[in-house]
Amino acid sequence: MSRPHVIGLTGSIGMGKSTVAAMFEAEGVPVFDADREVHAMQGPGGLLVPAIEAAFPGSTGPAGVDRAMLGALVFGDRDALARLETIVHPAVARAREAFLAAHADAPLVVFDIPLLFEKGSQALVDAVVVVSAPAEVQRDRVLARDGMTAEKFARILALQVPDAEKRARADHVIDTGTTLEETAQQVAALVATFRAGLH
Ligand SMILES: CC(C)(COP(=O)(O)OP(=O)(O)OC[C@H]1O[C@@H](n2cnc3c(N)ncnc32)[C@H](O)[C@@H]1O)[C@@H](O)C(=O)NCCC(=O)NCCS
Ligand SMILES: Nc1ncnc2c1ncn2[C@@H]1O[C@H](COP(=O)(O)OP(=O)(O)OP(=O)(O)O)[C@@H](O)[C@H]1O
Repeated sequence: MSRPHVIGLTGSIGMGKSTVAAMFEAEGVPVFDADREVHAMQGPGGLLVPAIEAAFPGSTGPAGVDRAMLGALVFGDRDALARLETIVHPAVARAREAFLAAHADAPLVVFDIPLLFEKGSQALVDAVVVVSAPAEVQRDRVLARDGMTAEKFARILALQVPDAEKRARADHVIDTGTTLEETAQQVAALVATFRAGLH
């Protein structure tokens, strides 16, 4: 039985993963978005809300998980983050399996996995694409977000494999430090390469 060629898309905070994932989708490539799954499972009535409430009392309400509150609890505390990951990651893995089964006939799919290198998930994919931009661009983007502070940014960066290492370990790097049009052209060229089987 054939199975799709799986591209793993990853990159550090604010490097443009979601934006580039949307560009793959615009090229007609189905994308599994791990973050979107987590949002849905943590949202109102979400599958993971009871387990998260049990582990982190007071962190959920009628709107599901209060992500700002939970982030404040876990981003500075590795043990707490590990407890949260134990709840979240198996559910994400099941959703990813279901996605793959639903797209078994597609020639090419993308797994958007923010923590691909951090969690050693390379074996899930056939090729790794890293989105990357200069550190100042990354910082400016992240600090412009609502609710973000320099301290929170520093804590999250400390939890992630450095960008230079991600670039070195990538099969392909997409530069997002340039215009959206140029990045979209890079994505289109890469998709053409994968479709031609030249990767
Ligand atoms: C703690 C939560 C609720 C905070 O949500 P919030 O909306 O404030 O932040 P967001 O999810 O946008 O993450 C901000 C940045 O932190 C990174 N990040 C998130 N979780 C982790 C983690 N476990 N380890 C390292 N970096 C992480 C993200 O990739 C992103 O770059 C949320 O990040 C979460 O549930 N994380 C645990 C699940 C997880 O590992 N998700 C990421 C991969 S699917
Ligand atoms: N050339 C480019 N490529 C990608 N994003 C760009 C580019 N130029 C500007 N941006 C902007 O940078 C931001 C990147 O944010 P995005 O949510 O895609 O990052 P992310 O890597 O998914 O973040 P996180 O890991 O924090 O979830 C967006 O606001 C996007 O419009």
